[in-house]
Amino acid sequence: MAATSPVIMRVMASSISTAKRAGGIIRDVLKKGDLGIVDKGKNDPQTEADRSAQRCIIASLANKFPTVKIIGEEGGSDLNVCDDWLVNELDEGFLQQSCPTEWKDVKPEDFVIWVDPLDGTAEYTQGHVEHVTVLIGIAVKDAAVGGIIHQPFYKQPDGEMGRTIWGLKGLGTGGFTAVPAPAGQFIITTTRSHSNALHQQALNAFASTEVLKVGGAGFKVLQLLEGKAHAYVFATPGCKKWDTCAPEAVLEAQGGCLTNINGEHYAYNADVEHVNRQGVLASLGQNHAALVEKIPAEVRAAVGAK
Ligand SMILES: Nc1ncnc2c1ncn2[C@@H]1O[C@H](COP(=O)(O)O)[C@@H](OP(=O)(O)O)[C@H]1O
Ligand SMILES: [Mg+2]
Ligand SMILES: [Mg+2]
Ligand SMILES: [Mg+2]
Repeated sequence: MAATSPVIMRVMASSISTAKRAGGIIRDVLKKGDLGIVDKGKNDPQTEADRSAQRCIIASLANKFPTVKIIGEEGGSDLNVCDDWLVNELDEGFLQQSCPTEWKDVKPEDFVIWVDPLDGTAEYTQGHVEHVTVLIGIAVKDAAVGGIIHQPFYKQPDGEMGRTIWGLKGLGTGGFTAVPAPAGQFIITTTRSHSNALHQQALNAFASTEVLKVGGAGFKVLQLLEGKAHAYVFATPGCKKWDTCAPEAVLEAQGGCLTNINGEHYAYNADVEHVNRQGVLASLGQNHAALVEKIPAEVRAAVGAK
């Protein structure tokens, strides 16, 4: 089965297994207690968990798919990893499903895999571990098509740690139960560590009943998927293609929408600028275009400026 499955199905199945292994590494680093924090910039920490999880993910995927372009948040990594970090398994449950016709013949050179080995690093260092996710996004040419969002610190009912959510456009989603957000309210989920005056002005333009401030693009999109919030608003540059590729694919495979604050999709080919200059607006079960209209033109002009 595995050897004959289309490349996209094998990339997804391998990414599911690899994200779980990376989640284990992230838990282990925290357990050992020495986070090895390095500041990459203002409010932009990197830890030993980010570095090690990225090495595990990129080494494993590059070993299995040597001709696929892989871009990771933490830059060029040493891919000479121990066998324990080299994941060979493909998630069998995922491979049982049939590949959507539109992706059957995609060639390895048409893919870009965007890796955020640890999304929500600031929150990880501050003990808000439930906000942490591992993100592996699969783009075909410009479009975010497939995604894995793994939560290393999610406690399953049987006590097992971690859960893995996936989405593939044309196939659907798995690993969670979709819940509609409550009617009669408008709950926004947004950053807790990268706000500024312009972003606040955009938030104020929505008649929200509640604003949830949480870490990570992955966790905020999970809040949309599980009905905890109606919209994810981030009206400032700062997050990058590896933050949004997987969340966009999963959200849109569920019928939602993730765009910049002008309502346009980002492109995810290998040559794009990494920063999402025009912010992020994501929603599920809403009139997305109407949400775009709510953001003041002044904010849109400022955020759109190069
Ligand atoms: N001003 C900024 N500078 C650096 N990174 C930023 C940023 N704004 C957002 N990000 C990145 O976007 C992701 C989501 O941010 P937030 O939690 O604030 O919504 C985080 O990813 P990482 O934790 O993977 O670095 C965060 O670092
Ligand atoms: Mg980071
Ligand atoms: Mg991130
Ligand atoms: Mg990260």
